[in-house]
Amino acid sequence: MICIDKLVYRYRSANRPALDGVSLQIAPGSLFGLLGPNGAGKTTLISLLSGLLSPHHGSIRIRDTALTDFRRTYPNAIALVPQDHAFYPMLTVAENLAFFAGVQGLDRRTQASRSAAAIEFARLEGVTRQLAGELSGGLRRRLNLAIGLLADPDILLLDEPTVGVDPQSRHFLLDAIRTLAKHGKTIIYTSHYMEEVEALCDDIAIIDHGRVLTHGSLATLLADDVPSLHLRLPQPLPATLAHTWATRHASFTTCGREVTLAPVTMATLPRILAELADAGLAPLGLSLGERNLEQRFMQLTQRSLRD
Ligand SMILES: Nc1ncnc2c1ncn2[C@@H]1O[C@H](COP(=O)(O)OP(=O)(O)OP(=O)(O)O)[C@@H](O)[C@H]1O
Repeated sequence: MICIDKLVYRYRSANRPALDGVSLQIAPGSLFGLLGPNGAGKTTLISLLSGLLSPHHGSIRIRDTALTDFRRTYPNAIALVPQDHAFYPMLTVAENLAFFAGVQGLDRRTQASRSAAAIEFARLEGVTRQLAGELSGGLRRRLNLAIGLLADPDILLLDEPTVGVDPQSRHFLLDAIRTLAKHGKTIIYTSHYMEEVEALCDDIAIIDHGRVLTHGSLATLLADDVPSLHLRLPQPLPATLAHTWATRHASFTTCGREVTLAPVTMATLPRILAELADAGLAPLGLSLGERNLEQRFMQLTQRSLRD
């Protein structure tokens, strides 16, 4: 178990903490999604978990051992695949892997077998002699992941691993991450793409402004306690209708062309649709009693993840 307790971190030049009392428990072998908009604190939390930064308050314990002691005892147990490309662009793919395998302190035979396994896992066979700096965005991400796997870590920290990749590479990376989780690795996956987190992760924390807004299984986060209606409109809701709905419904949020209203039932839906029609609006999309992570985020923050 990874136990994160009341973690606080403030960058020297910042006027507010990047993390402000974050507590989380991450079960071994889970595919844990850390979802939040830009600046929420995801990279800071990942950096603290990898030991790159040290908390100002609070603690991280892994298997009931303080993080610093855990890392000293098992130096290769945690690997970070950072958001930035962490390789030498002027070296080939094979040279990068050989170099990073070399700095793990492994014997030569293990270095060679780990490099070969990482190449095979990330499907880099066809580009081993290519300069890393000349790879496409998707292949660079795959090389980043391959380097992270060289130490055969138990815990893999993936910081926005699909940013800037084509859909095919994204698909490949998501499948590869699922495979790693099936093999028992604990994966902490940060993203601001709620579709990815929803498709991949079985345990999710939503963070914003350095705080955990909610944490639970995907099913728990998506369960609607009160039946709500989600509308996607061709244009923002007129102010008069927004006022009517805000007054009449216990919960009303609007963000751009998306509107969430609760409670709404099959019995009260026709009235709402009639009011929209009177305002000259026909919804482009509508769902009743079902929500996604974006809507959950909107409900918690009154903002869109994409803002
Ligand atoms: N080196 C730094 N110095 C000062 N402030 C920083 C530094 N790095 C990050 N911050 C600030 O800390 C907060 C959290 O940043 P962090 O990078 O952890 O967020 P994030 O959720 O990973 O965002 P993104 O998705 O954009 O990477 C932000 O307000 C950011 O501006």
